[in-house]
Amino acid sequence: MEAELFPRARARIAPGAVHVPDWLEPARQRELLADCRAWARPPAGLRTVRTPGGGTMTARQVCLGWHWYPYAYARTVVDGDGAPVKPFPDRLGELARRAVADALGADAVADTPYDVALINFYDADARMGMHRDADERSEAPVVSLSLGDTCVFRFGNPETRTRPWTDVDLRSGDLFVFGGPSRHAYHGVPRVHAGTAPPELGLTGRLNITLRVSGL
Ligand SMILES: O=C(O)CCC(=O)C(=O)O
Ligand SMILES: [Fe+2]
Repeated sequence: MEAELFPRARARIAPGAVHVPDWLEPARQRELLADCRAWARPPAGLRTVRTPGGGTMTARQVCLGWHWYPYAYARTVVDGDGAPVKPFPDRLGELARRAVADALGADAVADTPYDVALINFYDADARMGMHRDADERSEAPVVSLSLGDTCVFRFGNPETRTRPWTDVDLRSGDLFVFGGPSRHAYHGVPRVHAGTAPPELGLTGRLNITLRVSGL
């Protein structure tokens, strides 16, 4: 990787929302990518998500633990092949707790275990509109890990889909955690920078792994 003139510093983007650059070392990124590739295989594999209005999401998705579809959770892929959702691995729960402790402090770690992973795959043209993660019944912080191409992550406010917001570049290995007063903030991905993934990772496109506590 190119040496940075100025190393990127961790930043508090909003109250309870923290960006930690380079949180996953390259070897961990490669392991997680290999895991994502296995999880993406059918049954209950990578799918195109249809929205109630008749549209489709451009980021393709696979879920672990609970299957998310617009706008609820189920134990089977009710809007796809109908298969049971793959289990949520303990190691992802451990990773989520470590991420929250690092980003927000040990006190912010939820008592209830993390039990949902949504893995989003973005090609160069994929985007995600401004939305809130609102289908969980837990206030536990959301943990987001990025692999591959850099994206622009737009982090807004809990009240409106519009400004004020902050645009943050999320690169391969970056961690973003949002909890507390930012747990219900609007956020989205307006842009992916194609061809910016670290070459040694071997990924064309971007993967985002979001870890949540369902409270279900
Ligand atoms: O891809 C990202 O960084 C955000 C994903 C997201 O907001 C979601 O899955 O709810
Ligand atoms: Fe989200």
